[in-house]
Amino acid sequence: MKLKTRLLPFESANFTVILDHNVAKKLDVKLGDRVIVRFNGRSLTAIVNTAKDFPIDSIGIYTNLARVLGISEGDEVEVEATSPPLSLQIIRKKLQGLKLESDEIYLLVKDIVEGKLSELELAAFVTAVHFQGMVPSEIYDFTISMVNTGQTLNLKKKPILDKHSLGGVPGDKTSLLVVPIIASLGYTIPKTSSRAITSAAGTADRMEVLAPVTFSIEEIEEIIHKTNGCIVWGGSLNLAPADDIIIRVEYPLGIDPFFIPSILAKKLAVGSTHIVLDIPTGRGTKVKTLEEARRISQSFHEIAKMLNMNLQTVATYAEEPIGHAIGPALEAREALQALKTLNPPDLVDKAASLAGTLLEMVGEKDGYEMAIEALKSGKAEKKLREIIEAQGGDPNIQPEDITLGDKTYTLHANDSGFVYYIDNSFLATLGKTAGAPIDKGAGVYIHVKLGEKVKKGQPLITIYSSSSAKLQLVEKLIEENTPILVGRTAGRRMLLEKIQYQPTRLVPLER
Ligand SMILES: O=P(O)(O)OC[C@H]1O[C@H](OP(=O)(O)O)[C@H](O)[C@@H]1O
Ligand SMILES: Nc1ccnc(=O)[nH]1
Repeated sequence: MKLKTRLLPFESANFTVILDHNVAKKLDVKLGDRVIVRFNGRSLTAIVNTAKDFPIDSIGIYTNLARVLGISEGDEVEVEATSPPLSLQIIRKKLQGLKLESDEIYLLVKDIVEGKLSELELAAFVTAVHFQGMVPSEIYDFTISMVNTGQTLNLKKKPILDKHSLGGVPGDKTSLLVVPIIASLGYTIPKTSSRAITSAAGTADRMEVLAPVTFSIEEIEEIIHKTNGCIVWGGSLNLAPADDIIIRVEYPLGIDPFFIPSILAKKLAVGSTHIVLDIPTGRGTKVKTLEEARRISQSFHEIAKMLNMNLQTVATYAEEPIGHAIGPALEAREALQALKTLNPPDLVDKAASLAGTLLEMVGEKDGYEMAIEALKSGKAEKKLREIIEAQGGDPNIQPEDITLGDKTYTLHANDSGFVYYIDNSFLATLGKTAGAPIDKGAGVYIHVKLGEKVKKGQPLITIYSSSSAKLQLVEKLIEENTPILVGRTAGRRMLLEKIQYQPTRLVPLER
């Protein structure tokens, strides 16, 4: 059937079209079925949404579909019903707890990249993997398939250093320091990051406060040629493009069962030769204990060995947020301050430890001291400014130029004493409820760290948002729950809380 296109200003993870009820009936498709859309010798499978009283000579086209097929308003397209993709059967197989074969995984990843699966179907798959897990061969096949369904970066200058975190600890802006430290010492570091998965900001969200993060492969090569490094969004690059589509489904669910393929595929796609992999370990994060961190490290190594990758995993302290700032703008500001002042100390120590580990992997001695020297001398700050400029941002940006949410709420200490508990996961929830990471200025500033002495009435945390309604939701959450506990004595406090039974209360998702 031939239909005229109406461009609709919406994006979706898959390709979506809108048809009038009667047109859908004529095509013999229902809500959620698939159609093939053909235009100018190219075609795509799209998922049908139906509407009442939509013009019967037209088809509503979402922006991402229009972009890929090069469709403009009023173009004529050919539309025809098609059957569900084979990969749906593969999802069913995983739901039954069965192991997937290489060719099945490739087909599934290809269908994900080609937008053939709806978010609902993808969510079922992500949830199945969350509960069923994957065996090493599946993780390996997933990683390879994610790379082979995208483009790759072929940098000539070796070695290629890289750093990646499993994520999960709030406020982890470490990459914004590690990349310039390494690049300032003459090494190549093509850092691609994802956006937030479980937290209030991912590195791509943080960097976007300072400069654009969306580039083509050719543009990335140019940025790296100029500066030795980059900090860009993996999802924009068509490097392992399945990754970002999966992350969009994982984000609202607050789960991350694909972390190994997600991370290793990105590293493989840029040709990294030496990788330091950070496993933040602590309460309220993805990895709660050192034992768990060691187990995850084993799995990473098993896959890295199959891929011939040189990997060093490190477990890092994550019992509380890194630094004080949580949320894209607050974190970008804190990273700039840290490059200038070497404060806060935990952030600087973490960045120097990771950069130092990488430097020693390529044969340098005293990597930690080298990294600290790159910070002290101002070389690392200068390098970040070069990278910001090469990515199209303002190289002279100062911490105080960064705009934060104009609505704030501060929680004060009810009592004097010592901070003995900080709830990582609840702080991430507060940041997200305030609007982060989409609202770049939204987030949480924690005024105190574990073990610090506080006086009654002293501010504990300040929440930023650009929305009063969101801030009210935050206040409500804080009425029901405490993100920071203060006790009268220094050191150990055994009683954390007398927990009230609340029959109607929903238990937050385990992350
Ligand atoms: O905390 P959540 O949102 O789960 O994890 C996602 C974050 O972890 C990784 O950090 P990096 O790129 O090594 O800095 C990802 O790229 C992303 O920025
Ligand atoms: N699943 C992931 C966790 C952390 N970083 C990523 O890029 N992906």
